[in-house]
Amino acid sequence: MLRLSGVESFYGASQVLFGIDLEVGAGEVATLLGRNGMGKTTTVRAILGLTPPRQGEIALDGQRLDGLPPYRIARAGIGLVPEGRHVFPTLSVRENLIATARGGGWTEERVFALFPRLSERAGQRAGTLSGGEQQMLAIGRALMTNPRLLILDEATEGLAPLIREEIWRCVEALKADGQAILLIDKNIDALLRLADRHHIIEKGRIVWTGGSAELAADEALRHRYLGV
Ligand SMILES: Nc1ncnc2c1ncn2[C@@H]1O[C@H](COP(=O)(O)OP(=O)(O)OP(=O)(O)O)[C@@H](O)[C@H]1O
Repeated sequence: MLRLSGVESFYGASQVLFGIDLEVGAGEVATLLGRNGMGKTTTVRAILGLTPPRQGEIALDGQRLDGLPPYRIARAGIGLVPEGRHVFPTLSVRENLIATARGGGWTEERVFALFPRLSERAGQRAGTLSGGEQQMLAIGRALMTNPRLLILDEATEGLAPLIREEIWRCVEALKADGQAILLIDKNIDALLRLADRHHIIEKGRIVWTGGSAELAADEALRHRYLGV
């Protein structure tokens, strides 16, 4: 489904990604793990065409994405829930969902079924929602674009444990539904439970790829690259 090979990206003259190989299979939940500043967000920006790769390839279901402008990449089927939420604060919950809607299986009703809290607040201005509710709305809004691949960048950061669990339940439901997802998050225990495939990034390079059982069993690896 999504495949990055040898992706190198720069901010001006400063190289940040040194050959990223990453894969998310159809219906798979994959992760990108690593400490702060290792290049996770830059990898997401490379996928979206915001920090376009100077080397390497990015393909979605065989279609090359690298070199396309960001709006074409989004339209090709990449949905992003960015770090820090970014819902439209003066629009209502319902208006936020409608704003990004594009024909497909996801409707307002389905998003409300996934997050009943949002349905109770459908007419409320998004800026007045709690942080957790805004995050649910950000996920709902990304789903309304009917993405082939959904990317969650630090979706549970700063959320209370109960709300975090609710986000993980949503990811689980989406996975059961066959949605391909790329997760970036610090909650390794949840990721071990949910994900099929993990990638560890260190200073702009993927240094390890494997499944949850291998990662769970390798304490030295987790300690070395993730500090946990
Ligand atoms: N706009 C920018 N200009 C120059 N360098 C940048 C820019 N954004 C990030 N960097 C640098 O690129 C490197 C990778 O940053 P990136 O944000 O991708 O890391 P990250 O793994 O997502 O970390 P975090 O979890 O802290 O967000 C860091 O060394 C960072 O300082």
